[in-house]
Amino acid sequence: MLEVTHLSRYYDDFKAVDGVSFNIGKGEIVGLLGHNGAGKTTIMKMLSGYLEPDSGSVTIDGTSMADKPKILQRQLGYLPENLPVYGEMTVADYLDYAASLKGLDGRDKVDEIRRAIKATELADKLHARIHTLSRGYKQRVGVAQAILGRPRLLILDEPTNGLDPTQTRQMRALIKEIAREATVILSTHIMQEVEALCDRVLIIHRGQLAVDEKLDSLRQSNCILLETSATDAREVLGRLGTEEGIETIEPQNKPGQFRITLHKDTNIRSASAVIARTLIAAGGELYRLQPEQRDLESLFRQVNDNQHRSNQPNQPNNEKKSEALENAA
Ligand SMILES: Nc1ncnc2c1ncn2[C@@H]1O[C@H](COP(=O)(O)OP(=O)(O)OP(=O)(O)O)[C@@H](O)[C@H]1O
Repeated sequence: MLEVTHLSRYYDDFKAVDGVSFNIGKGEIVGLLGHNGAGKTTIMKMLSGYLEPDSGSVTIDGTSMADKPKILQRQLGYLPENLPVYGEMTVADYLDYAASLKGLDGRDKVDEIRRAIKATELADKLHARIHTLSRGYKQRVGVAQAILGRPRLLILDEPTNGLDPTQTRQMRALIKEIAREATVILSTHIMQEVEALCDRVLIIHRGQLAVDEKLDSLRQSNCILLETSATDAREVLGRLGTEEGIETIEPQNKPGQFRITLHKDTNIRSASAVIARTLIAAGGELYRLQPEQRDLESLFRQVNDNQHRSNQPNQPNNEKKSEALENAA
């Protein structure tokens, strides 16, 4: 449904988004995760047609944003990071205005406004001026305008930004509800947000796409971490042959530490037993042999550790950057 190809954007000579490509299928909830300044908002603005890319394309159901921005913008819902809501307007007037911008009128407009008010539980605040609302209610007004017209694609930039824990819980429940009918892409720098809401995560790192992974497969690791006195473990285990399911054995930071990647169909317990037997038979001692813990937090940390390393002196920056991305992927 959403196809993003080699998207790049500069601010003056600073490349804020650098060759980002991904596809999102109908009905998915995808989280765009990254530190402050990673490029998430810039990507969201380009997805919603409010900022033109310097290169690359955004296509929704086969229609290009560059060719038909007005038509596509009417079909999508967008909650910008700082919603430019008009403080002096009442909630009702603002939603009426937002519905007109989406091309709604007559009975459809009334029905849609009613639906959005119900979904966001704004009925009590209809006649309140927007500047008098709490942060959470303002955010609800933003979501209400985004879902007017039943968009097929919802783009939510930091939807729980500034909300207290109760409001955050309510907003997440609302997003889940909305996602029954629409494809959702949301940006956040909060990992729990992605874990609570999303099917898939895209990690943005310095404007580049570092990770694109389904949360289900993220939780299923096929790697083993090994620590042994046998510093030649790579050679010893390398003799086992492919039938044991070992694909790669990569040395880690310290001598005797290795990361072993297994074939995806290999049973991790049987492979661990074979590895232990083989190393002990070769005279090595085992200090650690455990499945790698793979969760969003460790993956995100890995991306950042690599970023930190790539900032150290004495290595060409580009070389380190691509290494960071490879390791993180
Ligand atoms: N209008 C602008 N002019 C110049 N630089 C900009 C502009 N907007 C964003 N940037 C820079 O581009 C980079 C990416 O910004 P962006 O807002 O897309 O990041 P982000 O991941 O959304 O960050 P945050 O989580 O803090 O909102 C940052 O370094 C930012 O300072």
